[in-house]
Amino acid sequence: QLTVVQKQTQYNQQLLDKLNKPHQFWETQPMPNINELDSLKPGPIQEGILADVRKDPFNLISKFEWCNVDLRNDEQAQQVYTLLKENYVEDDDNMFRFDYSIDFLRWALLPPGQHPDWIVGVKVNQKLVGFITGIPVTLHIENQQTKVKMTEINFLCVHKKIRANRLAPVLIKEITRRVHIKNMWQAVYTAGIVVPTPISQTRYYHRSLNAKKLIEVGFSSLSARQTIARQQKLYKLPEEPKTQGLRAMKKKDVAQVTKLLNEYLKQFKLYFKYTEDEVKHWFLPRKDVISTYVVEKEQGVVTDFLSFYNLPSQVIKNPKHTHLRAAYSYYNVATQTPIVQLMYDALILAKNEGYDVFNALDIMENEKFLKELMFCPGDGQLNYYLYNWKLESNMLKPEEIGIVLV
Ligand SMILES: CNCCCN(C)c1ncc(F)c(N2CC(C(=O)NCc3cnc4ccccn34)C2)n1
Repeated sequence: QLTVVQKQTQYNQQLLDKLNKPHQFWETQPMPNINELDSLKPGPIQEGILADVRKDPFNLISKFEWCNVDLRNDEQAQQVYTLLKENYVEDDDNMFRFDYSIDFLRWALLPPGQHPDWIVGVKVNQKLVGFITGIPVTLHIENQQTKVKMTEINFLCVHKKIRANRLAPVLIKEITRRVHIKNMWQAVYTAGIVVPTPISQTRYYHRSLNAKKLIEVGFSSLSARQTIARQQKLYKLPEEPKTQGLRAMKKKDVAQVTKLLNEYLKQFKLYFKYTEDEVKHWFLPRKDVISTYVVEKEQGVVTDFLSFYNLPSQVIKNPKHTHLRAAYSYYNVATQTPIVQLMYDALILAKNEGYDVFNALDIMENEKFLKELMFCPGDGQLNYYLYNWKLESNMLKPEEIGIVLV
């Protein structure tokens, strides 16, 4: 347990670090900085040389140890769950913190082709205090021809009690080494904060499903002329979806959903190409993790689908509620059904599954339904990053982004 004085000293040190070298770590990384944006040519910023990659893990301060976390093991998965539940991303006012479930983490981090040494933990006396993950992806960048095998980085987390030990940069360097050693030299990741140098800055939008609860937990607030009853009436939804043939996705839909999705994503400047195995993994419904609904017209033809994932937030101090139930828009492909109608049905389905709010970024075609379906812009910005890659265009517009990171 740190004493008050130690905590104060640690905090002062953190402030000093930020003041005199704000991006000390990121300036050392192959990311375009402001004045290189016009001189660097598109493509890899640094050529990777396999022979130069360190074969042994980066050094850790004494008593800290590296470990590969096996999420299939219940005890290890429980340790990851608890570390994130208590120490992962919070909103700026520290009112909410993500509460990713174990089933969700297994979905997000055990896709086909996963590498066991890309689920990286740091332990002190057998207790998990640091975490960072990678999954293998093939990212299509800015046109059909350019596709790059790389890693999607996520879940960087350091226990609150040991921050300012500069552990985060070591976690990043170690997972980078473990990616390099497999002869991969790029990464894609997102963050709510801005560090050098975003390739796109997207924004969260929220659609109220349970107005009363959102006000009670402090997610929404009432202006002078608004009342809870008025808000409930404003956001009221029909009991049942409108679209004929809308039903939960099943295994037999995998082939059609794969074709629909791969065709649809080609219009964007950043997108993944999915095998049927990957569609099985990412889209077949999993209770309290991922919901996918298809529109089946006559003769079993699937023409559209919608999907959203379950990411609850712990409400940190509230007398009445412990959690905010949030559904996040995942991938939605509308080829026959108007996208506004398809997403209106998504709201109805999410409401019926018990969600309080439906979140969506302003990426892909989402702008087409956000206003009409009464989404409100949130305070959360999500920045997209590409590691060791210079784009042709310095920045991408949100509607050019075709990837969702959970
Ligand atoms: C790859 N990983 C990115 C996903 C992590 N995601 C979901 C995320 N990253 C940064 C954000 F800004 C954010 N926001 C959702 C919006 C929102 O709901 N804001 C209020 C709120 C409720 N609960 C929380 C928990 C943490 C932060 C804000 N929270 C803002 N979401």
